[in-house]
Amino acid sequence: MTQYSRVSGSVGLITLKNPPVNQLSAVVRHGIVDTVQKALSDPKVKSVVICGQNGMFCGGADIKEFQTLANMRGPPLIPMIHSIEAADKPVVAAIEGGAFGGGLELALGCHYRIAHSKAKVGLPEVTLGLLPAAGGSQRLPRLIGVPAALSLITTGRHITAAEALQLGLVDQVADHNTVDAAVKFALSVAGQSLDARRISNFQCPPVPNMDALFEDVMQKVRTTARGAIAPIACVQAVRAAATLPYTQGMQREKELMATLFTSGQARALQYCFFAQRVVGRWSMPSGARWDTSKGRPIHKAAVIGLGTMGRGITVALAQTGLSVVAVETQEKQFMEAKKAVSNMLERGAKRSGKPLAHGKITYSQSLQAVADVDLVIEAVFEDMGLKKKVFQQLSAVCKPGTFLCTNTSTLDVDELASQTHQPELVVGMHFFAPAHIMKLLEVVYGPRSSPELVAVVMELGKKMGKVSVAVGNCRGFVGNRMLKPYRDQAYFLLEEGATPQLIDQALEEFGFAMGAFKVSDLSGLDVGWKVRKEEGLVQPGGGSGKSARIRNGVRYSPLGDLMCEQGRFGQKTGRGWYQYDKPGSRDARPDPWMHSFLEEYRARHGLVARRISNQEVLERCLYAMINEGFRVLEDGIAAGPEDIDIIYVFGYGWPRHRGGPMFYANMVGLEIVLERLEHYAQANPDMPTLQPCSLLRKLVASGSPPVNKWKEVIKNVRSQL
Ligand SMILES: CCCCCCC/C=C/C(=O)SCCNC(=O)CCNC(=O)[C@H](O)C(C)(C)COP(=O)(O)OP(=O)(O)OC[C@H]1O[C@@H](n2cnc3c(N)ncnc32)[C@H](O)[C@@H]1OP(=O)(O)O
Repeated sequence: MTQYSRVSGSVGLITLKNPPVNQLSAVVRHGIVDTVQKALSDPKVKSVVICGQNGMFCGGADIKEFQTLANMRGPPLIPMIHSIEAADKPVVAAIEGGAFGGGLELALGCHYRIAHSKAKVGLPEVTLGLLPAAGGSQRLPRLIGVPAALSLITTGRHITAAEALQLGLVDQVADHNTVDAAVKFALSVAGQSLDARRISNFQCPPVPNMDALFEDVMQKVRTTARGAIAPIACVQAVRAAATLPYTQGMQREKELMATLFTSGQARALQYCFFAQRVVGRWSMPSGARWDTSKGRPIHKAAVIGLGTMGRGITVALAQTGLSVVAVETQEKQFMEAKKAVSNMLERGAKRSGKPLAHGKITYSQSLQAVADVDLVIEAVFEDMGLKKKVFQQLSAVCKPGTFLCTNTSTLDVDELASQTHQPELVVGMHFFAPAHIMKLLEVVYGPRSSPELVAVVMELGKKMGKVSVAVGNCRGFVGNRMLKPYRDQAYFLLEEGATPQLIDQALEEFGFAMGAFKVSDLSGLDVGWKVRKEEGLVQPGGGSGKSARIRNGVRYSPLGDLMCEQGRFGQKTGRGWYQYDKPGSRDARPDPWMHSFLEEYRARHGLVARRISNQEVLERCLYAMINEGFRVLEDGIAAGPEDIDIIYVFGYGWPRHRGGPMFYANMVGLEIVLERLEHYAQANPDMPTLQPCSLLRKLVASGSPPVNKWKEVIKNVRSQL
């Protein structure tokens, strides 16, 4: 786990060996303590280099050890790092690949740091609900100053070696063999005084108006944290570094970490870390899997339809370095799209510092231009008739073997596949707007989709920087299917006495980026209205009598339809569930009109408004969504709860520190979720989405196992279907 050798005559070389990322598991910590001791007591050794095997310095503490305190045996990190810093021989960290979390804290305990030019460093503990509690919160501000340390520690972002050099975080950047460079460096500094190299002896560089700086940062962090506690603790820890002597600062770091370490938020965030990796190991009901299905390379792709989604997809593809054919048949949209894509690419290049990808895109107004591409993504208007026609044309125009993908958000992927000569080469690629920014990609396979194609698309998603989740085909797939009962409950609560702001506030306090009604205003009320009209659900004027609030035997709220009849489509019209200064503006303000609109509506339907509590808003909206999540699992549409949770965290603004809806249900207690659903279902017999799903009952009957054990129960339920 830790290898020791003497190199170049007088340098003790310690190599961390713990695949996959040389994480600091107990045996590694043991190894470090032993080998450092060995090097320091060997008179032939004049200096020491610490490196990691396989081109990776260290990915930090072993996160798996955090799951149970019982795993936290072995030498603790803090004294281990202190003994390195206190050593009387220079210790140099040779950073290849990356130094993250405890890995960087180990490097900060060394007297010198040399990084490879492609290496990255960071303190991402905050993303795991923690803080850099192996001295990182105290050493980093002393080394690089309070403002830069605050930025790194509160965001957890990884920085390049070049940025680290500029900040003074590393002493040298090597272009070639970093270990060789570190050994050479170690030889050159042997015997030199280390007094000025021990960071814990440093004072933080002074900051003018320090109180104002911390107040300002704390304010910003509170706003962006949306209820997460770790970023706030990170600010408090850095403040301790700036105001207290090192030992007292370390004590403060320890106290703050003690609160975070056992918190539900840390559990949720660490669950998300592993869940994100679980979903990469996809499987299909046929048994096809990520490790047995091989894709083939895509060199040239096409996008059909250059509306908002098509433009974003074009940019996302071009930014991966692919050649892209962008097709739009309507002249006006074609001209606008070319300009918009070009602007988006320029902004992206500026943001990332990478070269412009313009040259990779060719534009065409004819579908014939896609004849030689390897993969097509259709992004035309959400209309089954239109999409079917496009797929028929694509099947005729494209070379055999071309993968055909649709960016539909709800429509039946299998029905589209059946329009083509090779239905096995069709899948859904459900992007989220804006497609070049949003991280989530739902990859929707049908019963005939080939595993090769799923492998290709999952890989392509990864290249585009997306978190791709493979899901089965059903209306709305996973994300939008679960969103429907959530939204429905929000509408029903309006009818029963709530206001849009009351509901949104409850959801935002829970941690959602935006409440249901603000989201509806942003995406446009007319989108759903069009779909409902096509489905024959809309009765002009909202209908009257009992039928007005019932469709196909289940409760229906015509509120959204009535809003649309008044031209209130949301932000785009300057009026929706909220009012806006002007069309397109984003600053939502409560609209007094809504009060009389709802009063008149309730009077017309004989509804008496009652007081709705935040708790009821959360229980009805979230438990209805979670209940649908259990149905999704029961139907085999998602492979496991991790898939659902990652979809919600990355695509729907679900607060990451609550771990996703299914993890949240587990945290609340499945028996409580079941009891509340039973309660609400009894009170609302015309809302079948509140009827507890049988999988939920089964899980409760099985003793409410933790989320990572659900798959066993799900397997049994599915085999009985
Ligand atoms: C009271 C106690 C006091 C203790 C004080 C402790 C203070 C220190 C805390 C920490 O250090 S917390 C950990 C901080 N480090 C991180 O957050 C880094 C996490 N890892 C990553 O960001 C990435 O893995 C990477 C290092 C950038 C590499 O990315 P890459 O894309 O190359 O690989 P992945 O697929 O992400 O990971 C491969 C494999 O490795 C597992 N893994 C990664 N990091 C860790 C880790 N720190 N601990 C345990 N396991 C780790 C990851 O889960 C993957 O495994 P599989 O899931 O595929 O089996």
